[in-house]
Amino acid sequence: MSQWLVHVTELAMARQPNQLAGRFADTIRDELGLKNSLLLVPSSDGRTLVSHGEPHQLSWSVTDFDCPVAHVLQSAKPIYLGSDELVFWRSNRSFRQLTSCVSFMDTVAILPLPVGGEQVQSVLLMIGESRLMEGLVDQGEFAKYLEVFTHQWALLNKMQKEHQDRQVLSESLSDAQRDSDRRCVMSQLSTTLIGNSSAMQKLREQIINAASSKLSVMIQGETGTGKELVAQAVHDVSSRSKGPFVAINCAAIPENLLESELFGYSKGAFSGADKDKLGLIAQADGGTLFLDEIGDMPLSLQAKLLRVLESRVFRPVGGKKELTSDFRLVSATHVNLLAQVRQRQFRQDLYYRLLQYPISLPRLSDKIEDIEFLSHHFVSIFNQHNETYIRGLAYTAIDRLKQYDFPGNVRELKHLIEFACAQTLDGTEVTVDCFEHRLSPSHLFTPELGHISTHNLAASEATFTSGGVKDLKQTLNEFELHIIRERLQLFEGDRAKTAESLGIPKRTLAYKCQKLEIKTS
Ligand SMILES: Nc1ncnc2c1ncn2[C@@H]1O[C@H](COP(=O)(O)OP(=O)(O)OP(=O)(O)O)[C@@H](O)[C@H]1O
Repeated sequence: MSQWLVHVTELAMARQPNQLAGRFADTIRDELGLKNSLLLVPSSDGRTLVSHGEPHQLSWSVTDFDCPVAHVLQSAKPIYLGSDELVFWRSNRSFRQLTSCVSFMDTVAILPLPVGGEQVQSVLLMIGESRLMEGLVDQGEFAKYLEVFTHQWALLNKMQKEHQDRQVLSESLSDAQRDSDRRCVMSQLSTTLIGNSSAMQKLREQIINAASSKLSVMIQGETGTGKELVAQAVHDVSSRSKGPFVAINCAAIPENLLESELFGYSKGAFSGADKDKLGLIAQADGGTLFLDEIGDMPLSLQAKLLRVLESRVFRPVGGKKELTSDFRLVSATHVNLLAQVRQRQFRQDLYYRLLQYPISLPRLSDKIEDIEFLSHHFVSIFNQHNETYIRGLAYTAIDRLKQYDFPGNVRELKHLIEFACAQTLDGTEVTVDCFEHRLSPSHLFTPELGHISTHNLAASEATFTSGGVKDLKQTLNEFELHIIRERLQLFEGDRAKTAESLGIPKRTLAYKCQKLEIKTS
């Protein structure tokens, strides 16, 4: 009998309810020499009794009174069934199968646990020779063993429940923390990416999702829609924000220089390469590489870029050693890249590699409700930069802006507001008169004629002659800047058409845009 003491110690060592139940049922079977011993425990919803200690789990509904265990559970009284009494319990299939081993010398004992308690926690089912069952419950050591088990069972279940509660609590706390972090990033983004339209809200969500992934991000949108701003935002809200943000406009760099700009070069790689130079890919290590106007990347470089993206390994021009760089690629294009893929001007494999997380930016005319926010935002930036106090825009001015379709998108609006603020007396509001003429068609170039409209030419001449030309180079630059801006506006930012209409190669136009700091409009 001292053996029960050993078994009690074993029970005390169990740390999980399942482990405890298995050990308990096995001990009873082995110690008493029974044919079978099962512990039946109510399921978490309390609707079924489920077995422990049986290879094939059995379960009975707690209201299935075709089975004696339901009676024991309800009455909290033990039932002892001899082989002759089992014939009355044959309708329940699994109980019939479980007791099929019972011979005329055996008894099936079904005890509620705790024995003598009113609240049944579990049910013990034993099958064995009748002589082994007789008076078993009254044996002090066995009864004590059952009592210790029931206490331990209650204790471990309570501990497991508390552990689960703590886990749920900590999960909901970290969910709440995540939500609050996300709200915080959203509000941070709404101070740089202005607009409350549903398109802008969706955009901010996409930026956060893209930033928290490791995917390459492709930003598509017309000129002036904010592609560069979005690229910067993806970097700023990502875990790489402390790393570098390295940007390059592929259209603005002559084709032969782009490779060495991106990949760097080794000393002696070509004439003039008098020392090693780190390329932008290497500089972006730990941060973000932004390739603007990716559609202008030559095909030969596209293959090399794909290799870097796949393997993170690259070789500087003329270099012997391969280098590695861990960067996230964000690319942007204002052209339909898929059309370029179809025309075999852009590699399909690279296209899909870049498009892992696509973000499309809407035209300003597709989010008219943002025009007011943006206009006020640009007025306050103007005030900050110029230490003025322009008091916002008159309602009529905002209405007029909402009627215009802004081919140059947000950038055009920004320039228009800057221009209007410069026409506005400090302390007063921007009115329609300040910018109306810049919205009218006569302000634009006439494509058929290919020259500046007379109205505009007059305005330009007035500008250049009124103060007298003091610096020819600067004046010519200003004139060039004026012509390119106007032409880009006419062709709604399409650089290919603009370049063609001005009779210059697209790459020259891109170079001039870069030099004159024209972002188009
Ligand atoms: N939602 C916005 N909130 C505030 N400013 C914006 C927003 N969208 C664009 N801008 C501003 O508009 C101007 C143009 O933006 P950006 O340079 O990012 O456009 P882009 O699409 O990259 O243009 P491009 O294709 O011509 O290079 C910038 O001054 C930018 O700050």
